[in-house]
Amino acid sequence: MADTPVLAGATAPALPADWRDYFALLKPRVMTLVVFTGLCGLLAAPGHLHPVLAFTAILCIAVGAGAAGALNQWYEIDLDAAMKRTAGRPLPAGRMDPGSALAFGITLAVGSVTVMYLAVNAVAALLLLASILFYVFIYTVWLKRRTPQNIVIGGAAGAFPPVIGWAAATGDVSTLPVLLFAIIFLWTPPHFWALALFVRTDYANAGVPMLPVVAGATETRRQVLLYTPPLVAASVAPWALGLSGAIYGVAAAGLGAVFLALAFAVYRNRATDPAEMTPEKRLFAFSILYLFALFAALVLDRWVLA
Ligand code: HEM
Ligand SMILES: CC(C)=CCC/C(C)=C/CC/C(C)=C/COP(=O)(O)OP(=O)(O)O
Repeated sequence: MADTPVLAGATAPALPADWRDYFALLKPRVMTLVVFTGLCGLLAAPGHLHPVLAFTAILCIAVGAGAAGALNQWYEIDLDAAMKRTAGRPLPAGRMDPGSALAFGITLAVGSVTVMYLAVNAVAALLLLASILFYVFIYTVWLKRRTPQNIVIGGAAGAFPPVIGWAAATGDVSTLPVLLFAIIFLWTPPHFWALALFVRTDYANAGVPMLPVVAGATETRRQVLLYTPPLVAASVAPWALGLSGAIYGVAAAGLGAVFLALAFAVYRNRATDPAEMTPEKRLFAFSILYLFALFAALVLDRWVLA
């Protein structure tokens, strides 16, 4: 314990951390949607995967994504300590020593990819490995502290899960999973920038060059709106290309219309005080519902109309 760094602002008493801290390291709330989109990718795929293998594949996605979250937090103790939203996490709060978090993240990453390879298939394992590496190295280590485009490029990591789910079921990747990737890829900027607008001071304090910090609120609101039509187009594309049916098509069009309306309200908002950023808060909350509902519709469509 002697070499355990004592972090500034630490209020919690002693190490070692308990299981709740290890669980928090997996970013479980964000990962629910990652796992859900992975599951939908798997369920939307043609053919049939044995339920035990399907469960294993989803577990590997959950654990791999959690591992990436743990490694992200190990690397970002300084940033997390500087932001109100994240200062209470196990590492910046001093409840866990960084070495344990690193070992935990690496073990889960290696474990999840290995099990995916041995139990499911090599394509799914490779994609899982690529997404973990992408999130940790491309997003966290390389881009996050350098450019406001960090979440556009780095955010691609979060678009992999439905492709991994699909690959787990089929052993390959075709047009529909590529469209699912595109949907999440185009969804990430409005999802995150809506939030970043009302937690801007947190990022500014930590010196992270998120778009509202670097380019200001007006430009960020414009960018949020700009990403929305391509997002809606990508969302409707599976139906337009005949890769999914009417249930999905109607859901995609309806959800897209609401997303557009909310993004437009964000674009028109001129407030600088987070207390007046209701449109941004609404869009952020709806973004999560949007993805849940869209992917649920895809599966419903495939199973109801099958
Ligand atoms: C680089 C891309 C992304 C960034 C920077 C980002 C950032 C954030 C942040 C800062 C929050 C606030 C709350 C928290 O930390 O728990 C959040 C919430 C959330 N994000 Fe993202 N996000 C990204 C991509 C994604 C992706 C790809 C998904 C899933 C497909 C996702 C799902 C969620 C969910 C479900 C929440 C709500 C969690 C809760 O209920 O607290 N995010 N995101
Ligand atoms: C299968 C696999 C590896 C999937 C990866 C999933 C993934 C990349 C999700 C991205 C969502 C996420 C946790 C963003 C947080 O960004 P941040 O780390 O900047 O947020 P913070 O400020 O809360 O730390």
